[in-house]
Amino acid sequence: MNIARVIVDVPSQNTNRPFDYGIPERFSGVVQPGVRVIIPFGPRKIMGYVVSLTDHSDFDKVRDIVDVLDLTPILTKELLQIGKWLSNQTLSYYISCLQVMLPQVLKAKYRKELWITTEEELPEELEKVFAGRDVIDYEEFQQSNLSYQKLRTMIEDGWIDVHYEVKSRETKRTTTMVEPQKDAIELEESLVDLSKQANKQRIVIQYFLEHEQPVPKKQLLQTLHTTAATIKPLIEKGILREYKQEVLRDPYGHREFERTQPFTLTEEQQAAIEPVLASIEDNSHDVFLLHGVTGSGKTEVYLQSIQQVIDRDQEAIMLVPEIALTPQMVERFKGRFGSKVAVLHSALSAGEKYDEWRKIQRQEVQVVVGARSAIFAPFTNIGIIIIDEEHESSYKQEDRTRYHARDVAIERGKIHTCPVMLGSATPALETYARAVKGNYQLLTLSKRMNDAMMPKAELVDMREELHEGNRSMFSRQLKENIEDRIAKGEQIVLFLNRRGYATFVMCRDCGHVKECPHCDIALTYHRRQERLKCHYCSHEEPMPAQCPECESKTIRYFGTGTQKIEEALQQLIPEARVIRMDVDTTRRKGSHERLLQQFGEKKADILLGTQMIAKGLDFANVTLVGVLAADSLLNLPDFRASEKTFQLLTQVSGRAGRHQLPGEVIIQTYTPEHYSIQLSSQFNYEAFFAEEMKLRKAFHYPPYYFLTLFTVSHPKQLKVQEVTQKIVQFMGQRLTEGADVLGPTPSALTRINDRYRYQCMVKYKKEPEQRKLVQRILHYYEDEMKQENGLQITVDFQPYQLM
Ligand SMILES: Nc1ncnc2c1ncn2[C@@H]1O[C@H](COP(=O)(O)OP(=O)(O)OP(=O)(O)O)[C@@H](O)[C@H]1O
Ligand SMILES: [Zn+2]
Ligand SMILES: [Zn+2]
Repeated sequence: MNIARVIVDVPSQNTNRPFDYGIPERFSGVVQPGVRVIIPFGPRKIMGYVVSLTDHSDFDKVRDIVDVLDLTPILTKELLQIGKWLSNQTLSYYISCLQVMLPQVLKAKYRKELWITTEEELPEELEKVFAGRDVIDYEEFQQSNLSYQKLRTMIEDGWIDVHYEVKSRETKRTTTMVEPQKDAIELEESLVDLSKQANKQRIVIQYFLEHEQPVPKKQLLQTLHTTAATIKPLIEKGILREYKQEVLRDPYGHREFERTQPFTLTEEQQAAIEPVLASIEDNSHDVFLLHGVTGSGKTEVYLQSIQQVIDRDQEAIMLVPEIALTPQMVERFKGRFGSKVAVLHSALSAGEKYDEWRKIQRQEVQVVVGARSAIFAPFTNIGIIIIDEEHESSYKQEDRTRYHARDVAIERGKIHTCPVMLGSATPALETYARAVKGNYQLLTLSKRMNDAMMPKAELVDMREELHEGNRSMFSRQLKENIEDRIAKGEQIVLFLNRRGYATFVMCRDCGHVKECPHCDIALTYHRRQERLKCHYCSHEEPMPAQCPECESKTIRYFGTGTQKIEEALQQLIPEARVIRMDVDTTRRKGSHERLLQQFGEKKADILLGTQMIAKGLDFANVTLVGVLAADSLLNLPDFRASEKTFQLLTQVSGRAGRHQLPGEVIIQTYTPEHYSIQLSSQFNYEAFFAEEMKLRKAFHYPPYYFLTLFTVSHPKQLKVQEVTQKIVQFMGQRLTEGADVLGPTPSALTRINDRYRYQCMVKYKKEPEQRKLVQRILHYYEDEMKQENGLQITVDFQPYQLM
């Protein structure tokens, strides 16, 4: 095995395969699959990932590896395999797929250090390099002639540790530990030797007679009510010793989590969890869909499934949407599993993320709770993968490697032969369709916990409000109800859907929204040209001066924000104490947490917010949920608009009346007759599913059809049009008759950063040749795509962002 096959850090079509490199004697044993190496590539030296070893190369001349960056693999064999699979799935470069699985710190050029973590004497040659220091730069080691093999053994034996210098040295926290240097008998002896005055020292030694484990110095001093001066002579006499230990940055370290005990499951929960537990026991790969109404106790089913996995000494990945990764959520997992849990989400600093990742890699934890990228947690013995709120589109990565975490979960589940559980009150249509077909096993929780009823939901027709002379954002009914709850000391969640504003056109009188005649999708308003356009086909029309339905002149595009609403609210109900939660008020670290805590402590009557407050919140005192404009999402230029609206309304409504107090929901809308609004107010997922499936079938959308979205961009509009046109032609001529190839169409965001964007959408059922065709297109334009600020073609085989 003297040849390493290396994926080089040059993202391009020509380099998208392993290259062979010789392994110099010095690195043998250290170079293994999953480590990064420095290799010569053309005239340069670059980084690469070793993916396999072999003892034979087809090339006569093979250059040698210059250096090794990792002494232990940072990617497991399984993740290397996943990277390969991902690259095939998404047609991204293999190198990008490997990079996407790693924390930022390992991708950028951070300085690396070697830390001595032992008090033992180092072997002579190593001692020479360290020369009495505890920490050296990795470079110093590289420049020495020491064997990598030796260093690796030292690392594996826990004598030396590799650290990434993330920022300044101060970011790394160390703590001084104290432990006895002698066994119990010797400690007893030293007690006798102590002078009579040394009372304090006596207490310290007695302490260690009872506790032989190392203890943080600070804690020791506090416990014994003494000072460092007491300890010092004991160290000098060689009775105790102290040493520094790095404390991994623990973002939740300052918090105490109250330990929770498992609940006795309800009958429904029991029935749902049984097949999952069986699958864990049998080590079999099944995909479950846990469809449970809001407040039905899905989380408890997750927790107890994970417990089973922990008891079997296996590991669990728990994905939650970024936005739902609230302190409340973290608390539930930390509360049950304590320090066995690592948490990964985007609010952590690069260093914190790396530390959490390292806990996983070193197998110091058995559970990871995290957002999308936690699906790549480097566990080696996974017993279950759970995705909560599986319908969330944030599970889909939208740049570079366009993967969906759900697909990765299922692929890893296959490899580890373990169950995957998808959970939601409102599963994605694709997922539910698979469950109905029997591809996934459907588990249902139809009832709320503690016999709590689903809240009573009412629709308020805002057109009528307008006709009755109420021009404010709040219907009279909502206002009365808010006042009523405040009087009773109960709490209110007010939800404003901010996404989707200012793009669609609606009549304030009759609620009519201009839609594309060919696509059943709202037209997008283009302000400069005063025109309405469809982003799927090429249809466009002028902005109407009056409503085509009722001839009212109040037809216009929509726009508002949380701040405006807060002001309006203060005028309307001056006594209301409001907490506003949106991007602006939660920008500072920890503010999200703080605001929710304040609300939980009843320091406000109303929590007003955007998407951020729709999910996962479980406050017993919330009895009223108000949705300010239910329609805003409905009119996005997206075939999933109805589905998203249904999901969001269901989620938000689900925040009310989750415990003893009954809940009520008021949904303000301009289109109360829309099936998605009607059915969400009835909490009827099945009926919504049936209705929406009919439309998807009629208009050739998923899950009946697959989509491929090409997005082409370039500074020159003509160029973009021309290339997109060519793609449309190329695909149209080669795909089967069953495929619809649509375009070229300007993207909803037609110009970003002075680049024009056009798209081509393919709808198809089965096109085995498609990937090859796409590869040919990408290959054909490769040179043009390499140029700076040149042509860009992205292909998404599972598009969620259609703009
Ligand atoms: N078996 C049980 N016995 C008693 N209480 C339970 C049980 N299971 C869950 N609960 C409690 O019921 C409440 C609702 O459960 P949970 O928040 O898990 O619901 P959910 O289905 O995840 O809801 P959502 O989808 O709205 O987030 C929680 O406060 C939870 O602690
Ligand atoms: Zn009208
Ligand atoms: Zn159209």
